[in-house]
Amino acid sequence: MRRYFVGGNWKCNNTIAQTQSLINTVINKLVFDINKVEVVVAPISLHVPWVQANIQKNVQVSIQNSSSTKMGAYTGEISVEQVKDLGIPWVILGHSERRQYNGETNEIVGKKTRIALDYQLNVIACVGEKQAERESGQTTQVIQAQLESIKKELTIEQWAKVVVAYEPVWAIGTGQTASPEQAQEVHAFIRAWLKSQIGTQAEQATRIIYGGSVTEKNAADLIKQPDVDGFLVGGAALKPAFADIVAAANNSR
Ligand SMILES: O=C(CO)COP(=O)(O)O
Repeated sequence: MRRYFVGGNWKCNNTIAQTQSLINTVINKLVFDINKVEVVVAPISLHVPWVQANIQKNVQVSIQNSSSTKMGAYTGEISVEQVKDLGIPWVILGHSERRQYNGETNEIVGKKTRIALDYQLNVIACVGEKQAERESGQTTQVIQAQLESIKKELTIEQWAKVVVAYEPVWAIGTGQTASPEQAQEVHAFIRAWLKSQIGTQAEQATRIIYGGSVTEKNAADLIKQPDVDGFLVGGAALKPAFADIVAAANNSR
């Protein structure tokens, strides 16, 4: 049985005082069974050392992006050696906001994924279609191309450290959640792709999580879908609602 995965992507939100308050009032009060649910939070990089030092032991920390290069003359970047060096176990890569505002192409996301895995980090790899792509019937093609550029860079064994996050761009921050059926349809497509392109082991073990306007109200229905293995939560991860979302996963089976 796959362990559920619930990630809180805090994006570029929170002063340090707000991060401290979120940790103290919500994250450190989360109660869940670590054999059933893996919980990861992703603050801005500047806050990560404080969060690592102050977070409860059952919650892991992620950064929101890392470089496609090793350490060197790359002003403003954070390289995977530095992430590894601080003992940060996870990195989110290919988020649609990075693709949209920072020009990250499928190829760049593939390269970043490989270098992160070469340094034994765990990767939350984000894929998802835009509204217009869905409307023109291109959802699966878009996702397939995003997955293929990651596949090109990885060995079969490296997939064991990848969580795939399906985040339809039209659902992010809009309040327009994918319905459980819409989410399941794409998750099942991704799982079938894993089986045919990577192998049965990856098909069975890879967590495929959903992101896009997940709240305490829709989490329980989404998690009932057979191929929804958890969530990547944005807005609701900054609030007490995150505890209800973790509870929805924890109570689901
Ligand atoms: O982008 C997301 C998580 O990475 C989802 O954001 P929202 O939950 O705010 O829609």
